[in-house]
Amino acid sequence: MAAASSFTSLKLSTPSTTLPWKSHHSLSSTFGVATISFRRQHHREHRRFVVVSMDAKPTILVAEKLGEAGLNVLKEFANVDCSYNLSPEELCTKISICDAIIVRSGTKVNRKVFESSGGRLKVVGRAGVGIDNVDLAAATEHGCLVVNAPTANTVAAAEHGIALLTAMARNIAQADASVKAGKWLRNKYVGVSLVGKTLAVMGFGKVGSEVARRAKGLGMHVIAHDPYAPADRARAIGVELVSFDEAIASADFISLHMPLTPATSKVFNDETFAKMKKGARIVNVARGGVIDEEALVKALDAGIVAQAALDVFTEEPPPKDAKLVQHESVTATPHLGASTMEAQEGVAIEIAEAVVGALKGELAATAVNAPMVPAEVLTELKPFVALAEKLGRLAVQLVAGGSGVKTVKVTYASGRAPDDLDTRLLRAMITKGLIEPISNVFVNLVNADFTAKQRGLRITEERIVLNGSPESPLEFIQVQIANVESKFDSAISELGEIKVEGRVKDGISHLTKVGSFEVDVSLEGSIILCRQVDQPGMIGKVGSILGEENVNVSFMSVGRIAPRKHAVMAIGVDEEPKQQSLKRIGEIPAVEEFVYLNL
Ligand SMILES: NC(=O)C1=CN([C@@H]2O[C@H](COP(=O)(O)OP(=O)(O)OC[C@H]3O[C@@H](n4cnc5c(N)ncnc54)[C@H](O)[C@@H]3O)[C@@H](O)[C@H]2O)C=CC1
Ligand SMILES: O=C(O)C(=O)COP(=O)(O)O
Repeated sequence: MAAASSFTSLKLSTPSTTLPWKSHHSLSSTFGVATISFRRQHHREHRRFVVVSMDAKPTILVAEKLGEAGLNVLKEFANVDCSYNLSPEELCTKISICDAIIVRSGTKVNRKVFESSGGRLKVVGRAGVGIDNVDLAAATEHGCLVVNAPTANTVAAAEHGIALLTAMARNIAQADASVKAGKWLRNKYVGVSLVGKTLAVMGFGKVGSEVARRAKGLGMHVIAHDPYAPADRARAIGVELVSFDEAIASADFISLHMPLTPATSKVFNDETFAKMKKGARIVNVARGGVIDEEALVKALDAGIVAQAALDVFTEEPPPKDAKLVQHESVTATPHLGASTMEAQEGVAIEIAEAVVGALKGELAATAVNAPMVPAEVLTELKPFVALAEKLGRLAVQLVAGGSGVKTVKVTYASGRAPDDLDTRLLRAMITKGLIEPISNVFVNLVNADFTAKQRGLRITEERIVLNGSPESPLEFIQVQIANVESKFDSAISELGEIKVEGRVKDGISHLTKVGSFEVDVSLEGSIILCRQVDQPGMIGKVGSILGEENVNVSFMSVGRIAPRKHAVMAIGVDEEPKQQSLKRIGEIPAVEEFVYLNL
């Protein structure tokens, strides 16, 4: 008889009272949920757990000025700490007591901030579009969701772009300064006309397309460059999409509206300025970093670029004596693109709702570093999300040793068309189930793929397409771990892999297959799997050992190959049996092996 040793030595994470956000509540830790309800089969009751912190309310740090309407939304749900102008050191100190932070473009949320948070920070809200001031890789590694407010300041930024374009063309800022200095220089400030001129919009997204629309109203010929924008969207407003080189070579005015990314960093440099039409004029309301500022000064001095109107700079605020800012041909504003009353009110509400939603566990529509799953899909998948995590937990606990898991195959059986099933959530939860029991790493939807990759865990996904179009999105999920030994030999399938399969019945996760044995046990509490010689009285024997210790059996199921041959008994228990009782189960003569698995 090969009695498998109990798996409890793996220090499974049990429901914790001190770090509840890292506990066993699958959906909560996936999305950073504040509360979660679940149903127990026996009581059919809804229980709610507060899982954000021991304090009933989470704490949100607002690190830059936010509109009043947004603050009110936050205050209804959380303790709100408005601390503006924190030094990087002060921010790192404060962050350890915050569940979320809201910033604009002036705060660097870098790796140090995430490290200093000690795991408490769950959401970064960017009250605006550009997230280049947030270290997304570090956020993801720390399982921290980043959300932004991408729509409320679009028009404001576009209007500022047009304001700079027209002000630059007519030397408004320079002329204004000279009049205030007592001068009257009508010849010096002769401008250029916009009508009939070509404007190249670089980055045809939300702001870029609004700028294009407005520029057409000014009688300009508008072209655009954007490698990812659909041509028909551009055509619909009478704009032709062209290559980068064509755009800069033919434009009289160039307006920048792309994000700052490694690909766009200093994309306007000596080489590209040299390709521009002589005397081109540049507007930048995007990010300072897309321009090599030294190269722009040179291009202005050489007359390659006649004028520039800049709202954004590589370093903000730029040094007082920055040549670029001081240049006669430059009009500068202090990053005012989003700064209208209307935009700030809208942005504040948009980001406050996104952050509160994320803390409540709703999937944020504006998540930057997590897949966006529509609410209706999420509702449908919810029971399978719970099943996925449990199958992951069970599968890894069946591995002898635990940490040698490298290759996992997940099979989804569904009557739906393959592209009708979004498996990202399920994969994330299986990953969570596989990793959390054997490590102290916290896995959620944000960091699941990253964490798996970092641990050398390869998860492949496969679909079994069943006939028909059932109401349920999934029939069953199988998790198979290859190239490992098992603590429970019967969990090894014909293909030599540890295999567990589960289904959702009445909204509850069920284990329906272990190795080649069909079982049926609801996945609540914990389970004992026993392989025995199929004979009468076995259920009674095991049941009475557990009964003596007052361990409540919630479910029992026997799967056998053939009558009186081998059978696998799956026993659901509400309490963890003592080692002594497990030993006694193992000593029942007909029991060939057994394993205790914690869910
Ligand atoms: N100055 C300010 O206060 C404000 C600045 N912004 C900035 O404006 C920029 C645009 O914002 P949205 O239009 O809301 O963003 P968006 O995401 O809607 O548009 C950006 C567009 O740039 C395109 N793009 C990406 N890489 C590109 C490349 N290499 N070349 C050309 N196009 C590329 C994308 O395909 C996308 O269509 C962002 O940098 C944002 O941070 C936005 C609001 C206010
Ligand atoms: O939304 C953006 O990308 C902006 O640049 C606006 O930045 P701000 O929130 O005004 O600091």
